[in-house]
Amino acid sequence: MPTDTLPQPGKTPGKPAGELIRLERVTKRFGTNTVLDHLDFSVDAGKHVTLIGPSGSGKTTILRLLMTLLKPDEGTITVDGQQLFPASDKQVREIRKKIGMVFQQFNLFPNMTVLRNITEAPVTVLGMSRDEAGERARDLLDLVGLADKRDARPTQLSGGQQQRVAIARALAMRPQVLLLDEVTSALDPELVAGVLDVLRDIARSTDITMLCVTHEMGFARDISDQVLMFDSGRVIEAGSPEKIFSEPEQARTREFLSAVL
Ligand SMILES: Nc1ncnc2c1ncn2[C@@H]1O[C@H](COP(=O)(O)OP(=O)(O)OP(=O)(O)O)[C@@H](O)[C@H]1O
Repeated sequence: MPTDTLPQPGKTPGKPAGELIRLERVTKRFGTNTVLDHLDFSVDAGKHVTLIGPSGSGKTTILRLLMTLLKPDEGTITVDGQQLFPASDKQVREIRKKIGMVFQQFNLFPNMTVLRNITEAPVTVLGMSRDEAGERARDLLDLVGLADKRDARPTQLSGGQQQRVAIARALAMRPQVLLLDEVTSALDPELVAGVLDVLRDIARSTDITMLCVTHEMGFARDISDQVLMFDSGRVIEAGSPEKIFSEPEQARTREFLSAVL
């Protein structure tokens, strides 16, 4: 497979890891509900960071802020050195090109083939030629194990296959960061492993930065450089997966893990 059409070059030993995402004192309220409370954290380029924590603790809200689907009430968010709020529409469009997101629901275009689902945004948003976008899409379909499905329609695929197409579609834009929001939560249990294997492979074989919300603790342990434990809108504990899963310091983290592991 020609490496220049892959989403990111293979791991580059010694590549400097600058900061890609920074949240400073970010507060988000919905009415009287303070969901994020002066939240600080950062993600370095090329790192895989996983957010864990109880339901309703604000994990998805962080991803939606980064996608500019929501605005913070206070604080600053920067992506690759550019502030997200305030930013002009043009700046927001530029920042959003750097971010790929995969949601719980696959949201594929039902009337397009798998290949077209993947090539559409590179052609219409990045202005790439159909040939180049098609070549890249075929490489990505190889990567997610669906080379034989390129002419299928989404409805002919299982949920797990549709989610793998959604992952390929996000990577087709060559984002610097991939946001993953509970991407296996809507899948039948027997389809979860295939999707997680694809993501493990992407984490291992590319330089892409990942910020991941998941309830799959085994997966979090496998791919993460850092795990952030959230509670009530704050990071209450952060560390390597070994530390968080084996020697958590906070009683709240221990309580959460004993409920989910
Ligand atoms: N658009 C919205 N309007 C009002 N409240 C919202 C909105 N979006 C989220 N919330 C509330 O914000 C809180 C945090 O939600 P969020 O989805 O970020 O949590 P989470 O940690 O991702 O939870 P889960 O693990 O269940 O997905 C919840 O109390 C939720 O009800």
